[in-house]
Amino acid sequence: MNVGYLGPKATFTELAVKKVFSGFTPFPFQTIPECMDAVVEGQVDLAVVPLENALEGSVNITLDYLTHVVQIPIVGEVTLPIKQHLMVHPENAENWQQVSRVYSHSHAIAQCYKFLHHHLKGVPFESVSSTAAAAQLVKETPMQNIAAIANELAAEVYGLSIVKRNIHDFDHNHTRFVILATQKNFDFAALSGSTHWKTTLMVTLPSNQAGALHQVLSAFAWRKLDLSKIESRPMKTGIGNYFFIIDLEMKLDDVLIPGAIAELEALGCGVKVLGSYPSVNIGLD
Ligand SMILES: O=C(O)C(=O)Cc1ccccc1
Repeated sequence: MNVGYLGPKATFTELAVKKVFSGFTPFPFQTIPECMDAVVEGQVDLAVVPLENALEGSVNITLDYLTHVVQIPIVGEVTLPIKQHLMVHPENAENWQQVSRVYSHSHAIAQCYKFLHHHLKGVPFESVSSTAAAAQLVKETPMQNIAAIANELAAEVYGLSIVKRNIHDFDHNHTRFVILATQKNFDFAALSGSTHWKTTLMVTLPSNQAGALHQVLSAFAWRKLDLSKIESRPMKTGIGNYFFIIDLEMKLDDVLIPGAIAELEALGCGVKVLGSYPSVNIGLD
């Protein structure tokens, strides 16, 4: 089986792929939408993309592409600890404090904001498509004293020197990656051995109805359905128009979740199940 992921080699997404898909063929893509398109077009069997970071929140491009553009179910989830390191070309290792620019994925830059502010004050940072793309850029540009924020594997793969380790601002830095597949026979529970399931819903509210969100929440509350996330995202149809992404801490059953969905629909809400999937935590500290 082929697994598409946000590349190039040695991204955090590739680390997630390696943890759960040994024996599969990894297939890097430069952007998250390209990964998802590849599943739709059948170029890969699965895609793994980042969805949410504990420090920085949702990866909006993933959420928006999943909700507005492609119709691919979430079939699994992997959560991984994230350790960010500052790295430069070995030729510039002595002078890293004089770097002229720092490159990384926008989420990685945000996760290290305090470090950048205190240790590289005034140095501009620039976001690129992934942390590994930043490491690759630094490798290919030895004549410029520039740095990347990326993981240990990226330093190894691109031959860079780590000059500061663990520069993420908070210890409990984790990212949720989702697995997307159109194939019905893919069984992540069997592959991962996970018994912990989640269900993700997309809910649109009826327009201009006072108390609608309260009613939505009460449909889950009186059934004692445990919500681990609720987030609003713009509908992209005008200011003030939002939909909600809701994560439930259980597998889609025959009674409780369908009952809640029927109640929401009776209130005039639109509800779409984005997936009901096993969830795996790798090496959480
Ligand atoms: O850029 C990467 O390496 C990714 O896989 C995306 C990402 C960026 C920052 C934290 C976690 C995942």
